[in-house]
Amino acid sequence: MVRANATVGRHPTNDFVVDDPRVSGVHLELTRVGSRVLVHDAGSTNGTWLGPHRVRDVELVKGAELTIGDSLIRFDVDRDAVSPAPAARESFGELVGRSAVMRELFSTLERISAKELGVLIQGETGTGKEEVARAIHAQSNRAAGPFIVIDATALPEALAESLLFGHEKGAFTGAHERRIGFFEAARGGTVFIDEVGELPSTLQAKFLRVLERREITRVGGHTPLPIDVRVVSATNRDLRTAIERGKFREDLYFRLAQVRVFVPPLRQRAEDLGLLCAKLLARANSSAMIDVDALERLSTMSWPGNVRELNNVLLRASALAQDGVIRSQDVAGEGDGFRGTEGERNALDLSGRFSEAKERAIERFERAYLALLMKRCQGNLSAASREADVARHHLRDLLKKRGLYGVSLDDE
Ligand SMILES: Nc1ncnc2c1ncn2[C@@H]1O[C@H](COP(=O)(O)OP(=O)(O)OP(=O)(O)O)[C@@H](O)[C@H]1O
Repeated sequence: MVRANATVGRHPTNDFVVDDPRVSGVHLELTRVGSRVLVHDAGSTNGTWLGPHRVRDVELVKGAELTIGDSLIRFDVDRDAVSPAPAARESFGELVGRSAVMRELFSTLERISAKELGVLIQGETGTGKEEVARAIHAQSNRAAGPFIVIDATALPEALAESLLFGHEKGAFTGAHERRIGFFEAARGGTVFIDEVGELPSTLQAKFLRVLERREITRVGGHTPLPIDVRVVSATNRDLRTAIERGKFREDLYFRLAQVRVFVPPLRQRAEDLGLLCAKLLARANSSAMIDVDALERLSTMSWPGNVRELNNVLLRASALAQDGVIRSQDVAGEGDGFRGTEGERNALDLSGRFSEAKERAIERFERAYLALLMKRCQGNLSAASREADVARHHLRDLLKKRGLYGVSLDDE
C-alpha cells in the first residue's frame, strides 16, 4: 500500500507544521509501506537534506535527522503506532473490502461516525467517497434524518445561495413563493458536499459563516434560522494545493476537515476484487459467478475509474457470460488503457491457445503499465517502486524484461 500518510511543511494544513520561512508550504510526505516509513520531498524549493546530501526519497531510520529550510527535524518511528488497527469486519454499510487499507478505513469510520465532526473524504473518482459518506450517516445518531447530496460542480452560481439556504417570497424575480434550501431540508441529518473544492469563492465565504454560526438566513430574509446538520464533504484533488494557490479558503478547510479519511484507489487493493465483484453482481440482481482467471485478469488492470468502472465492466461481462459464469474473455479488453479505442480493443489478440493469448495480454499490460508508471515518476525507480508497491529489484527486473529499463519514455 502506498500513499501519503502525513505531510510536513510550513502550511497549517500539514500534519506536522514547521514554522520556518525557508520551508515550503507542503515540504515533504511521510509514507508507510508495510513497516517501513519513507520520506518523499514534495517538490520543495529549498530541498530536503540528509547531512550534506539533498534527497528526494529516503527511508527513515530511528533517530534520523533531516534538514528542511533552517530547521533540523528528528524522527522517531513508533512502528506500533503508525495507523489504526484494521477492523476485523469486511464491510461497513454498503462498502465491502478485505484489504488491510480498507479494513483500516472501516475501523476509522467506526470510531468517527457517531461523533459530530466534519469529515473530509479524499480519493480518486469512483473509489466510493459518496458510499463512505452514506455509511457515516447511516452509522451516526442522525441516521433517521435526511441525507442530502450537494454536488458543488452542479450548483449554478446565480442560484446557488438560494438552493443552499432557501429564499423568501419575492426575494428576486421569479421567487413566487418561499422555498427552503438544502441546509434546512437536511435538519436532523447530514449534508454531503461532493467535489467541495469546486465551490466558488463567494460561496466559500458564505458557507464558512454558516458553519461557524450554525445558522442560515434565507435569501431576501432577515431572521437567522438555526441549522442542525452534520457536514461531510468529498474531494478528488488535494485541497492543500488549492489553498496554496489561493483557490480554497484555509479556514473553511479546517471547518470541513476536522477528520480526514482517504479512500485508496482500486489498483492498490486487488485483494478486494472478489468481494467487490460478488457485492456488485448481487446489487445488479445478477446471478452470474466470476471465475478465477477472470478475477486474475481484473487484478492486472489499473482502473482509472475505480469501483464505478469495475461495476460497468461487470454489468457488460454478465450480459456476455455463458452458463452464468464470467470468464476471462468476458472481461478482456476492458479497464486500463485497453478500454480506449476500437482499434486498441482489436489489437488485443484473443485468438490461439489460452496460455499464449494470456501471455501476450500480460506483456501488453505490463508494458503499458510500466511505461505510464515510469513516466509518472519521471524515471525515478524508487518513487515508481513505492507507487506501484513493487520491490525495487523486482521492478527493475520487470522493466528489463519488457525492454523499458533506462529508456526515455517521453514519447511513449
Ligand atoms: N468498497 C465498496 N463496496 C461496495 N461498493 C462500492 C465500494 N466502493 C464503491 N462502490 C460503488 O461504486 C460506485 C461508485 O462509488 P461512489 O459514487 O461512492 O464514488 P465517488 O468516489 O463518490 O465518485 P466521484 O468522485 O466520481 O463522485 C457506487 O455504485 C458505489 O456503491
